[in-house]
Amino acid sequence: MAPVPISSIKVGHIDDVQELRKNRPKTIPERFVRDMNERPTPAMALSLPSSDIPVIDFSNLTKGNTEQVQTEILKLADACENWGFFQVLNHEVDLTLMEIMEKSSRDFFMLPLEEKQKYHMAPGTVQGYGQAFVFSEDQKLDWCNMFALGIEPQFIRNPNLWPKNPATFSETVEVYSREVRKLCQNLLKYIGLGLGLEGNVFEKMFGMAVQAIRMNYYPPCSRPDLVLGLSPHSDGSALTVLQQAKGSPVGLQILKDKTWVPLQLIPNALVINIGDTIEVLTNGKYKSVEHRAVVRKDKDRLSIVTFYAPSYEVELSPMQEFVDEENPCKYRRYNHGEYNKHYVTNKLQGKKTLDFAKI
Ligand SMILES: COC(=O)C(/C=C/C1=C(C)CCCC1(C)C)=C/O[C@H]1C=C(C)C(=O)O1
Ligand SMILES: O=C(O)CCC(=O)C(=O)O
Ligand SMILES: [Fe+2]
Repeated sequence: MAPVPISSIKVGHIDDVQELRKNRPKTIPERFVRDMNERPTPAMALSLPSSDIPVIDFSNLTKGNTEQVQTEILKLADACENWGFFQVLNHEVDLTLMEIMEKSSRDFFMLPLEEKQKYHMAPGTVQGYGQAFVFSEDQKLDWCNMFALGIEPQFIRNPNLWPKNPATFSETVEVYSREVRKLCQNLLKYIGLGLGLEGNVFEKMFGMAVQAIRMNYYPPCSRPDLVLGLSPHSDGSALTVLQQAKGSPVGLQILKDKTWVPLQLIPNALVINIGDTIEVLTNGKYKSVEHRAVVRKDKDRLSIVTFYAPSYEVELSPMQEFVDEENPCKYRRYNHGEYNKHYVTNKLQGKKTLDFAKI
């Protein structure tokens, strides 16, 4: 489908969710109220213990003896194949830096609306402050305020969207993003080894990898049973790294065996998920997993999400190692820049975006 020209996008009025909340409305504006089939199931009934979600100890990969490295690579491969989501402990992203990143993000969201609107996300774009992925007046809105920035390569940056206030915000984003980038590179190396490939296969293929960051702030909601914090989607990246701010309630849910499962996160861990790119490259051996966020009546929630993907010039198709008579090729060859365009010009709708690549 050809992208809709930005000038013709009519998104209607998009309420700022924090401002809405300030007035404590008794009823939720219709644009946020989901159809019955989309509404969240009461989370309590579905809670899984955190032990059910794979946990990777990154220090076993980087500092372990041969046996520890092998065992952890097998655990990682199993997590990628059977969950598509896992948590990483001892990930080498500095814990104090993570806290500073959380504080800076929270400080940003707590600024007056007119200050945040200096970095307004234009309709049909994904960088800046606002709601991304809204393309029509009748589209339901998420109970979330977002702030997103392109990080690498430099040409995807829009310098006008990098906040001067809070003063240290932009520098914190830079330092944090460098550390998370290293983690993505390392994880991809071990994911490659777990697939029986050379450790540098993804790094070589991706070129100057694209990296973006998005902060999602979910204010409390008087009717969490009617709304969604973030619509169901898979990520178009290769890997996504999610940091949930300390003290945030459970909110992220993954679709596992057709059931929405809430993720109980370990403090200081980072959550990693497989994106559409890895699904295509492995011909579906590792799948991107549909996920969404729900909100709470009594508590706000903040997440900081990094998307790591191949350079826009890269042509992608399933690697020949994953294609044979039993596993025929499921995805066509396409350019990642084209996929990126397709991804950001369509609303979040489960795994529908990946139809772009399906044969
Ligand atoms: C839900 O997913 C996203 O919001 C998202 C957006 C990423 C981006 C920015 C926030 C700004 C710079 C551009 C970019 C599109 C990378 C997901 O990113 C994925 C989607 C694709 C495609 C990708 O490469 O990363
Ligand atoms: O906030 C969350 O837990 C989910 C965020 C997410 O999936 C995203 O930003 O792509
Ligand atoms: Fe996501």
